[in-house]
Amino acid sequence: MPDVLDPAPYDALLLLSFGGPEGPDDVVPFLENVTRGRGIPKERLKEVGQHYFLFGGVSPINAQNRALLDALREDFAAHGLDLPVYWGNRNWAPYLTDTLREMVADGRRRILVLATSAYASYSGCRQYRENLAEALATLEAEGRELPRIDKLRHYFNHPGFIEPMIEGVLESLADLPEDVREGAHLAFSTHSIPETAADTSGPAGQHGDGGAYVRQHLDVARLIAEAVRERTGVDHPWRLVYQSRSGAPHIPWLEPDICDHLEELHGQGVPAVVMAPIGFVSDHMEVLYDLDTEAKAKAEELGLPVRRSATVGADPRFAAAVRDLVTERAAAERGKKVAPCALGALGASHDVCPVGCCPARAPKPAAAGADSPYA
Ligand SMILES: CC1=C(CCC(=O)O)c2cc3nc(cc4[nH]c(cc5[nH]c(cc1n2)c(C)c5CCC(=O)O)c(CCC(=O)O)c4C)C(CCC(=O)O)=C3C
Ligand SMILES: [Fe+2]
Repeated sequence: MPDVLDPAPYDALLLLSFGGPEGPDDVVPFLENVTRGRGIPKERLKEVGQHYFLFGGVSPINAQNRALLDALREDFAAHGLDLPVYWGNRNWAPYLTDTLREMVADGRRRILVLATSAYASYSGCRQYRENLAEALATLEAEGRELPRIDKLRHYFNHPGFIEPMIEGVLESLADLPEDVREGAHLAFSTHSIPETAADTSGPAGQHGDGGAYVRQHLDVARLIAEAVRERTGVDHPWRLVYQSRSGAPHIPWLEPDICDHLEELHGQGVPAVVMAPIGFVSDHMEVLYDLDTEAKAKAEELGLPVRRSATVGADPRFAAAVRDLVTERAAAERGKKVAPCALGALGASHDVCPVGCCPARAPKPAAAGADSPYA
């Protein structure tokens, strides 16, 4: 008999994700949803559309989320955690508002949210909270009773998120030709964001110098690099680099770009590189296009052997980590003392985003935080 885990006061988990097109006809409307009011140049949109068309207009993200849903339900059932799991997206079906309406119709009153972004930032946290507030406003206008919504803390430093990535890097190193393996560099890659967005990421006390966004990624990179050194006996040099820049060229975004970094390493005589996409929870289009297509083409042109390590995806250790995060938060809500599980130098992230966390350029209401206009 598995131990029975107590999800109370929560009565449902909502997997909240980005969403992506499922065929060629979806690509343009999807991009319109993503970029509404974001001021992204037309040229960039055309270019990103081509990335999707190259893959038949299908983003990998929905299949990844379906696999994660299965993994979560399987893990919860195997461990006696009786908590239904729902799925809603910001930019494509199943849309968040529709899922939330369904949850309310099913009688769910206390909802816990798992966002498919592990780190603090406007794009990875607050924007999802704004989407939750918009969905609640819609349900309110429809005269429905509103559920209370909380969001799980950032899980970038949870061992169930880190360990599969360590294993992925070890596998990529092992896959490199033996004569270049020992000298290989590790390039930990994440989504570039505007420097101002990075500097204001996380709670106000963490602003400046790249903010919580850069600090959290550096901690993950260091944790993985140290584990790789312990397990291989080789100290592979590493750096945090960026990819998938958009927006106007005169606005500074986090650098260096992965392709420039590969060029620089090649110029220094580095014999091989493992690209580790630590900023992405699963194989998003940014991983399949910006790394597996574009960066690999650059490496090929340079004659530089590269490998791209696995993302966490639906790894059972990640599903177990989510179970741990849910029961930890539920216990805390019940007023129990809990020791949150986290690796690295930063400690466990806050449960509730404080006022001033990851501010938007144009302030909008955001749910599931200290400044939420909802209960
Ligand atoms: C930090 C971050 C994450 C990680 C956190 C998280 O996972 O949420 C993320 C995820 C994702 N971003 C995605 C797609 C896009 N992001 C765009 C635009 C932007 N992203 C930004 C940041 C991030 N984005 C930013 C600062 C912009 C500029 C415009 C703005 O300020 O809003 C655009 C517009 C075109 C372009 O400019 O590239 C697209 C199509 C997909 C789906 C991929 C798939 O289909 O597999 C996913 C998971
Ligand atoms: Fe994005």
